[in-house]
Amino acid sequence: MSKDKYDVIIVGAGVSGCAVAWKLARYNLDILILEKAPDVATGTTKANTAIIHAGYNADPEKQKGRLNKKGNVQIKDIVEDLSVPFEQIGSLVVGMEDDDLSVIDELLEKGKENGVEGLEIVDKEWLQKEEPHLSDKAVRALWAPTAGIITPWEFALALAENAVANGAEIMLETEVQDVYTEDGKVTGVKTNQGDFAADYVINAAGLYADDVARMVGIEKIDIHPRKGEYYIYDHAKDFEINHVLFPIPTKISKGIVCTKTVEDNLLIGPTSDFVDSKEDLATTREGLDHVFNGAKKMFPDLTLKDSIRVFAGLRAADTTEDFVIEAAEDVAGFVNVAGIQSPGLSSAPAVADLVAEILENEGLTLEEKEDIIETREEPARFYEISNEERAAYAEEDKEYGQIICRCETVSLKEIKDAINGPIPARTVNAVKRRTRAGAGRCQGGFCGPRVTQIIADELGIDTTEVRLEKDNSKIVEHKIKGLLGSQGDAE
Ligand SMILES: O=C(CO)COP(=O)(O)O
Repeated sequence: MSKDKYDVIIVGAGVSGCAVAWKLARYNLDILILEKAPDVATGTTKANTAIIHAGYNADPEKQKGRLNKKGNVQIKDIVEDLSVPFEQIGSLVVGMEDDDLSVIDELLEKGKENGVEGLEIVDKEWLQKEEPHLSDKAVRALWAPTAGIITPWEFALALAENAVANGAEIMLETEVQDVYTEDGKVTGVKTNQGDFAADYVINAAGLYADDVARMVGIEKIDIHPRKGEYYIYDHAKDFEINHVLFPIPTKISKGIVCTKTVEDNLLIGPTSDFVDSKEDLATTREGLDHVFNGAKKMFPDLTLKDSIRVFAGLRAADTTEDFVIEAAEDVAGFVNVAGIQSPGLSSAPAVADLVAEILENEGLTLEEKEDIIETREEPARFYEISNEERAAYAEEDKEYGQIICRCETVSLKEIKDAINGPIPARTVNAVKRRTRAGAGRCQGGFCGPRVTQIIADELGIDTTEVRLEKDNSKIVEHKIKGLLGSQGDAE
């Protein structure tokens, strides 16, 4: 049941919007999050390098520089409270024999100015010991022990779930079509699900933040999507990387990164190419070759043998190449959280703090709730526990004993819980993000039809209505007898 009026409406449930909701839900406020996709984290948040950066890359005078280090520090407590997979494995910016090694010293200085702790220049011997597969042309590196890896969509989901636990409302598949103003002040939004009144509107619409800003007449935000292509490897591989490894950065990119993920996959990428369309998520032969060649420079023995998927993400880059987090000058109650590209994931809690500060300056009263829920119950994660632990779960509920995704060992119960969770999974990819069903070597070749059927059964819809992700991404066109199990009658 929606309210007559909200204090704050947040447009967009990527990691920035979810972090703002998480922060604001700690106060006595009526909050509504509006997301046009069927799930949280389906834009830039779901397809990036999944890194919590230390904070030495951006200039101290940029918002990016100021917020990254702060977010990095905050995230360590948040992942504990909200049970988000995170590992502080540290990062290296690696200089090769032919590189301009002075860049490493510049990054060290910038890092110090940004207040990053533990930075150190390491030599070839250190590198060979820590990263045995690394090229012997690697001579010097900047070591940042505070960098880490995270599951980005689970981070966003956990923030949103905690916001909901603390009273925020979220509406998915709800697209903001206009922002209403009266006498130079925000009064609410028009959506495909009706109108909602609010005193404050936060524009965290990612790639579409310029379109939303334009709804109140702001022209200065200009989002140019910049594509990043990636390879991801199976966790069953014979090639281990221990840290996040960056090459010497270029002017607009940190370059081709090689890292492991929290789930122990290997991830290489991204490219950095401006594209025209905000929906262009196609990978290209050229881009993928660039990724692999870049990674090979770092790790000459790397092959594509265990790669299981390629994908692309789009950075929501503003032409200023900085975050644009500010109250609108001419429209009271409208706050932009735009231009959030890397290190947006790392900065998310600091972005949320800044937004709270801006709202307070704009006249919103922030009064802390007395009974804030700080934690999130840890979901069962069969992929990371022992067989003994799995057996104990199955004792408790036999649906834990029914394994649906064999590559990642995901049980029927975990999938049903995801579909019936606090922010319910409605699509095959939403189930994958919450459980890892389909994220393994076969990429859903075996479990995909079963997951589709489970979603249909739980939601009481036909399998032909189940979608992969958003829009009209239906999976099953027609049913033929028996295709998807018991309900697959010919039609
Ligand atoms: O690795 C990245 C972010 O985590 C990519 O960074 P860039 O956007 O600088 O290429």
